[in-house]
Amino acid sequence: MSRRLGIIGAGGHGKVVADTAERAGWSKVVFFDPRFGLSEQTHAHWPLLGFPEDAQTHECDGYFVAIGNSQARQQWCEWLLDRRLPVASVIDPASTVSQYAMLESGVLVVAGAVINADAHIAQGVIVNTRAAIDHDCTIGAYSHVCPGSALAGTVAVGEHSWLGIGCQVRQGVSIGSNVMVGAGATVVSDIQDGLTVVGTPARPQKIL
Ligand SMILES: CC(=O)SCCNC(=O)CCNC(=O)[C@H](O)C(C)(C)COP(=O)(O)OP(=O)(O)OC[C@H]1O[C@@H](n2cnc3c(N)ncnc32)[C@H](O)[C@@H]1OP(=O)(O)O
Repeated sequence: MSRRLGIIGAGGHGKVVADTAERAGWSKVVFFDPRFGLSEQTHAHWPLLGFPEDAQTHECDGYFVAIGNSQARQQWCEWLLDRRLPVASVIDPASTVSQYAMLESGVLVVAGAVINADAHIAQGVIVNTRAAIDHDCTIGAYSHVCPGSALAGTVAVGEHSWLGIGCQVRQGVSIGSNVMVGAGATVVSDIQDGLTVVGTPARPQKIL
């Protein structure tokens, strides 16, 4: 059966989503992008059909927002949902997602990622390449768990947070909303909303 996925956001992240979607069984992928017509913005492998607003006139079986900026990701997800267009999750068959984990719509799970039992992944979250989210973790809407990050059991992450590439988080820790965890950081205690933390153990980044 032919299944067509419409992706909003034709940047580098969009390529990863398209490639993952094809492995996950979507037979056709098309793109929409705010830069349509303004530049040479195009992908070698997939057609770019128009602006994001055009998505509703090009019928697709599912839609996905592939924009790294979490505010823009939320804005376009809500735009799709307001129009009752189906927002899909895209899960690489080479990832491992527990049958006891709960994933909301618009979630991306990239190859090599592992999501264990009773984890809850909210809308629009990115679980990137080889990220590991262990049992009972909760990841708030539009957060991004970057490649190679490892979250031990029962870690809570708020909305719109960014867990940088290769970071590690101790079990039971709570990370707030709009937090940036720097690349390679080791988080061993709770982090308040809005902070940027770096290093091992992770500490707030000095403001110069
Ligand atoms: C598929 C993908 O590509 S997914 C994307 C994955 N990318 C990431 O995860 C990137 C995460 N981002 C980072 O780690 C960033 O460096 C941030 C957000 C922590 C800081 O960014 P900026 O505010 O631009 O910091 P900037 O680069 O100016 O560095 C400021 C200082 O912090 C230090 N610093 C920056 N990042 C880190 C880090 N991750 N760990 C330790 N120190 C750091 C710098 O060395 C510098 O120190 P100095 O003042 O003594 O020279």
